[in-house]
Amino acid sequence: MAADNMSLSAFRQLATKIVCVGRNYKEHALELGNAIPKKPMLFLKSPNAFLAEGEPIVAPPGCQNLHQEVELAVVISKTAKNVSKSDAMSYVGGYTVALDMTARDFQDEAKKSGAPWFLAKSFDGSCPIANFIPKSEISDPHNEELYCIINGKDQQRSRTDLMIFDIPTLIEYTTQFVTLQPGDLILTGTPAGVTKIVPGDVIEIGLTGKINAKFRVQ
Ligand SMILES: O=C([O-])CC(=O)C(=O)O
Ligand SMILES: [Mg+2]
Repeated sequence: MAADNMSLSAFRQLATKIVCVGRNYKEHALELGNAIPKKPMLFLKSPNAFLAEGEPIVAPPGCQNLHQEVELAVVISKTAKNVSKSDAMSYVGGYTVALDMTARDFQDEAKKSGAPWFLAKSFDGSCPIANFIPKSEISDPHNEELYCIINGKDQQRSRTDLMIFDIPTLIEYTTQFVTLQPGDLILTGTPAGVTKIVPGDVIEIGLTGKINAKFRVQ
């Protein structure tokens, strides 16, 4: 399948991993009391995390503080290993907007004990995604506006040029360690404005003028 013409279900089936970037927007790192990273901070979600529009967001068992994190996601189009910054954009097939749903209480506990973030970040349904946007529709992914509206009110809204590490840097850094495969996603980190999500909330995410998706919390 042509990677620049993928449907949501196609990349969802192809993806073997969702590489997530943490603390890639200064204001978000600061709002949670974290330091600004000196190199990309990465963690992983498994494809079990994917959730499409129409499916409900459900907190994992025992979670008392579920947060939303809207993020621009990059869809990888071809096998990528040791890719240089200058070549990196040729490995991008398109984009989408995703939610990095986070069990913040699980994460806080893990941070304290030095344990992995796996259950805080990669529970089933922890990555709601909008539809695929072909690369041809976004000439500069660092010149877009990302938003998250909760129950009709703006909760997150940011320009993507505020990313600390840009997309070529993230691809170069990641592929030194990990081979990215067609359909894999890179979630590029969330801007400021994360908050507690409760049952009944309606979360709308998108890129202004390009794409929008709506999710209900169960
Ligand atoms: O949990 C966090 O704050 C790290 C993260 O995913 C982000 O910055 O997008
Ligand atoms: Mg995140």
